[in-house]
Amino acid sequence: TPPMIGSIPLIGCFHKFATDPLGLVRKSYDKVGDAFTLYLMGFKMTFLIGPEAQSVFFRGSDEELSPKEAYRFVTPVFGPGVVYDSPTEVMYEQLRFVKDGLVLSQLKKSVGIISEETEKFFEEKWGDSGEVDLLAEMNKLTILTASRCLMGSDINKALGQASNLADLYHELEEGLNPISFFFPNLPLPSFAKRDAARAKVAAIFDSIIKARRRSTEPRDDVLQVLMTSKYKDGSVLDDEKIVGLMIGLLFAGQHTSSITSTWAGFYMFNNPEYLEQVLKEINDYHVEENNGEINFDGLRKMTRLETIIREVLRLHPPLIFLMRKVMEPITYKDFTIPAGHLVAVSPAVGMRLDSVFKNANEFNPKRFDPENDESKTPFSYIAFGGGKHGCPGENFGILQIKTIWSVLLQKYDLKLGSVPKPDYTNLVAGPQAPCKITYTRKQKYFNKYRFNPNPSFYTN
Ligand code: HEM
Repeated sequence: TPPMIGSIPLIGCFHKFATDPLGLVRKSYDKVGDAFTLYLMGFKMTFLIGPEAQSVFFRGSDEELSPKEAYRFVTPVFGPGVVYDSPTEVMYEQLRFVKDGLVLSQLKKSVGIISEETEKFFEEKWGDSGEVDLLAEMNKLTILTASRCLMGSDINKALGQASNLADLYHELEEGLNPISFFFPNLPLPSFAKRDAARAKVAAIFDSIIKARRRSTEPRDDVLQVLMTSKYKDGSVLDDEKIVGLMIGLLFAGQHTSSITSTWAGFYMFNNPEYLEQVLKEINDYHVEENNGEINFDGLRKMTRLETIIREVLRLHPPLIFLMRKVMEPITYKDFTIPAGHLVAVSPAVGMRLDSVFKNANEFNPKRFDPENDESKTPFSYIAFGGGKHGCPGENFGILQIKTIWSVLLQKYDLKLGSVPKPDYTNLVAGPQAPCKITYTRKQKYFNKYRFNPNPSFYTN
């Protein structure tokens, strides 16, 4: 078996893991190599770090390495019988429905919706100038854009009478923390809030589905794909499962995207040479070619913004640990990892190895330029996971972040402070709050590419 870290009886290294999980994983890697086991309050969690070890994780079959068994703790949020809480074949089929809903044709339609919602958001909430917490704003905005892409305008009508979806999602998220991974049903206030928030969100989504079943209006969004998808035996998803999948999809996509948007802003504004390139892309592909209108082809051409997003995700992947439960013993090098262990990869540690990415702690979007792409080694770039459970929302997430920044940079001059420190207390890791920024509406709606060579113009 791989070397074991944590010698205190019963507790192992749980206390270190709870306070500085990434520090512990990185130190263990430096000390004992690319495979090791952390002993955590009775759980044995074997980490595989670096592309070669990570490939074992991503290439393993679900029968050997089960995501279902590792991710059961999300069931209080997603609901019973949804994805990881369903039999394997059913899980595959549900994931297929999700992938069908996120195909390219669906994405193309999303761009108009996202830019419209984004414009409206800033118009209504920001005004001419002010100070805001960028992360909080990105959270509110992404839940609007993502929920509209998934459920069409029905969500706006339903939210007219309901409480704030972003707040409810925040309570759901607070109920998914490192403790919930080990003990998801302890009688904690955060878990009670999580359950109450889930019931409210489910009621909103359920009312949308019921109203849609009564209506004859043609629909064309992810919800419609789920409502009309059929299992191989010809049966359809019941409303409870559709609600669960919608909650799960929004959950998977919302915080990951809003956190990444926030990091992208801080890195761009602290590295003005990259900001300049993005402003030029906005000018060339949206302003000059399309009169300011943001469309799918223009976004696709924004390769510098894309490499910035990928680099930000390399430095700060929102999912810092991906896990499976070992069902049948697997081998790696001279080690056997026995059934019963949890096995994990850490995008946050694995993508910061100098042996994989040159000067791995440096922000350098150029490392993804085609001529010197450092992410070619299989399973080296794992911000979106990989293999059969790789993220089906990758393109959607990137498109959403690109659209938001294309609108924001056209409309406002911003000032951001230095890059915040990461906060690893939640399962989805983001920048430490608050992420204050100031903004002033541009005099003219970005009618000409403009860059100020003085770096202090962009930072507080
Ligand atoms: C920046 C944005 C995003 C990041 C960094 C991200 C990251 C990830 C990662 C690392 C995984 C793999 C988990 C594992 O192997 O255990 C994953 C899976 C998944 N993601 Fe994303 N994601 C993002 C956006 C989205 C969006 C927008 C959606 C949907 C609208 C989405 C839906 C999913 C789903 C359904 C899975 C499970 C796939 C499976 O188990 O087969 N994600 N994501």
